[in-house]
Amino acid sequence: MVIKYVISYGGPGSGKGTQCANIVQHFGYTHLSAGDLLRAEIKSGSENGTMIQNMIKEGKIVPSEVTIKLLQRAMQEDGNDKFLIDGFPRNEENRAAFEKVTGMEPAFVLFFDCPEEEMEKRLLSRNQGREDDNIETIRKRFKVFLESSLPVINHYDAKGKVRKIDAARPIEEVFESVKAIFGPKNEKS
Ligand SMILES: Nc1ncnc2c1ncn2[C@@H]1O[C@H](COP(=O)(O)OP(=O)(O)O)[C@@H](O)[C@H]1O
Ligand SMILES: Nc1ccn([C@H]2C[C@H](O)[C@@H](COP(=O)(O)OP(=O)(O)O)O2)c(=O)n1
Ligand SMILES: [Mg+2]
Repeated sequence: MVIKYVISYGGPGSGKGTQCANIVQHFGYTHLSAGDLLRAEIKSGSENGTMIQNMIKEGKIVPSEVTIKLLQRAMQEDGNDKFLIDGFPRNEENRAAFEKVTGMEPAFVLFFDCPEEEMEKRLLSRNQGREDDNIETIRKRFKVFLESSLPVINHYDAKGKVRKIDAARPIEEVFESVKAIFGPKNEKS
């Protein structure tokens, strides 16, 4: 089976998870959120749980080997051939390690581009009880995004793989742009 993946990329609160849920409905991809997988790992009481929890609270990026194992396990268990990987890769180390381990590159990268003020507003009203949605951790996450995550987009941009979307608009309008990128031929019948 030939497996294909698309990356959902953007700053914290840009709307990655929201748009991924729509894409799943419309285009039949399996959504894999690296953040959700890491939070599930904390809850499961695994030996890495405390380390992951501390890093997330500090807005830091968990070592690649941990996140990649969770992604690979989820991909194998699911059995779909189309994956939407959300919130990963978040730094160059994530990207290079995943490509090395899987031998695969993404079909394309959706880049949800959104100003910090808007992302901050959304995160502060997200109400999912997340330990990292407080102003102190949010500021740290923005810094990590600029310093560590933006280089990833530059890498994919040089390969012509980035599809940039203005994510500051209402959810439905953003999804119209997303649909135009996936194209009618990929819609579920
Ligand atoms: N286009 C949008 N306009 C307004 N609010 C949005 C939009 N997209 C998402 N949201 C809201 O903002 C918050 C963060 O969205 P989410 O999808 O969790 O972002 P991310 O996964 O990028 O952190 C959620 O409460 C969500 O409902
Ligand atoms: N590739 C990843 C993805 C997330 N994490 C950690 C660090 C991030 O701040 C948290 C939360 O990620 P998540 O994608 O759920 O956050 P947002 O949807 O962008 O708000 O998880 C990570 O260490 N490595
Ligand atoms: Mg998210």
